[in-house]
Amino acid sequence: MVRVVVGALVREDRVLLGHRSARKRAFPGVWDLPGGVVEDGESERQALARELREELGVRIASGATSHLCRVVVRPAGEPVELSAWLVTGWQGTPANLAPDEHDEIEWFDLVALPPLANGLVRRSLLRAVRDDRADD
Ligand SMILES: Nc1nc2c([nH]c(=O)n2[C@H]2C[C@H](O)[C@@H](COP(=O)(O)OP(=O)(O)OP(=O)(O)O)O2)c(=O)[nH]1
Repeated sequence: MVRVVVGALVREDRVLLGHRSARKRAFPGVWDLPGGVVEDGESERQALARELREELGVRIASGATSHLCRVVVRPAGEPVELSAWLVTGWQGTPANLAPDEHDEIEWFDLVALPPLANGLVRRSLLRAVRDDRADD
């Protein structure tokens, strides 16, 4: 099965989303989390680090990821395993380096999150951030 890994960069109650370009086969014009396909021989964390470097130009800080959820989706008939991660530390300022993927990227307040390509990912993200605040 194709495996896709996506990452939610979260800082100061805001999350970075990408707006899927009109050319995408699945979910054109919808907000999503940056990410992409896990390549052969890669771990999920390695794929996440590579995708965020390629798409945003950021380097994930060590120990700054935690897993959010895993879900099987069928955007075009064939099943895809989507795995979402929370990323709370990184080096570099995110820039939209892959305009074919996202026609824009934007920071959103977590309290005003738009619908995402996947509802479970959205709910897991909001729950994780809420639980994290409760720990403070
Ligand atoms: N990147 C990303 N993909 C998502 C999210 N939610 C979700 O269901 N997906 C699905 C859509 C795609 O079927 C698959 C991978 O999307 P992708 O856009 O990164 O990969 P791709 O280039 O092969 O996609 P495509 O052009 O064929 O639509 O995961 C999300 O939040 N981010």
